[in-house]
Amino acid sequence: MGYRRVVVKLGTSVLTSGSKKLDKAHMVELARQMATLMRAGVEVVLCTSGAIAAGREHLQYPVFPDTMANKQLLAAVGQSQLILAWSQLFSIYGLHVGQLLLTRADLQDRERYLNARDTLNALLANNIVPIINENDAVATNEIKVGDNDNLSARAALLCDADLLILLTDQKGLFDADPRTNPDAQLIKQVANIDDSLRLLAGGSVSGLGTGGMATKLEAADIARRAGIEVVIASGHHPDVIAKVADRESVGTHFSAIENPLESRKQWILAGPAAQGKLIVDAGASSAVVANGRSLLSKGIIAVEGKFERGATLLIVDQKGKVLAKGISRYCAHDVLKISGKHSNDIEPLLGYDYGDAIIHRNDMVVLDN
Ligand SMILES: Nc1ncnc2c1ncn2[C@@H]1O[C@H](COP(=O)(O)OP(=O)(O)O)[C@@H](O)[C@H]1O
Ligand SMILES: N[C@@H](CCC(=O)OP(=O)(O)O)C(=O)O
Repeated sequence: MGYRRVVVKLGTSVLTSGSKKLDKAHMVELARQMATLMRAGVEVVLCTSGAIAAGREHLQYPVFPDTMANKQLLAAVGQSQLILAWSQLFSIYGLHVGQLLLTRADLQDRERYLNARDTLNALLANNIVPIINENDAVATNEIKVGDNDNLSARAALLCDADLLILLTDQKGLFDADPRTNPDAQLIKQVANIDDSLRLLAGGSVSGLGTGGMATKLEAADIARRAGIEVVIASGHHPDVIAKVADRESVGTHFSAIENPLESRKQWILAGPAAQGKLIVDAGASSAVVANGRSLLSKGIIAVEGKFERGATLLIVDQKGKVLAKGISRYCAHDVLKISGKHSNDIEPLLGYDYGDAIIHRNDMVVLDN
């Protein structure tokens, strides 16, 4: 069956073709490929990097300190150049574009998340190409998603896509970084993302991109848990977008999991940043992971971070392995107080008792590998 809605993520490495400038000749080719797909009835959302590179180019490579304010300046200048370029390139194919600049705050607040989703759907319903980037000009590290691989996965969840294409400067995921290992082999099919695969994926060393393969794997993990297939491929492979959308074997394909998470759990996984950790013992670990149970106070060994009731937390085993992500029914102070007692012995704290579960299984996403 053909794909219905596709998110295409273009890394800086693709947009600059490895140079210090936007490669407009290649960008027009990518716009042509996306327009062709749209004419075939597939809805396309573009997640574009390249604002900072475009800012540097437009200001003729200014030499100034590598501060947050200067990066934001480059992004502010570059984003307007970037969207201008995309707007002109898509207009060649008779298409309008609409810009959405997002930060993590837009994704972690459920109401803002739903608003962004409505805007995306309205653009798609009117055959306008939504173009997404992080709002780098205002986002500080604390409120950033941080890289466009993760941003594109969240965009794919937001618009209920069925395919996410991550285009980069390599043919896909290799069993070692091909820049430093000439014998590295392309991995064509991935059925499961586990720690051994994560070890193969290195960071970005070109100085152009952010995150390298490590963030692409994080993105693939989020998307496939939501039932979205993912392909990492080269943005310079001829007709790559059409080929991937036609299910030709190009790059690395990640199959979606069979029983995807329901939408609220997708949001727990992809929306809020974790504000703390609950370290749990072996009993709680197997109750949560193997039996899909709620996390009870008696299995908690330690609490990290200051958080309020409703905060998103990571459940971690004693070796530091992340087992699950979920929403706490208690603030940090109360978790500490409760977990110091036997679970049958919970007294209402601060006048409230939200039950025995610190994180209820309905508010939890188990990360099983
Ligand atoms: N196992 C791997 N397979 C392929 N590429 C890898 C791997 N590990 C690290 N990389 C690096 O990831 C880089 C691509 O990511 P990045 O530089 O962030 O580009 P983009 O701008 O497309 O996001 C490649 O240039 C490559 O050097
Ligand atoms: N938002 C930034 C890009 C961040 C990013 O993840 O870059 P890349 O790894 O090239 O996809 C920009 O527009 O410059």
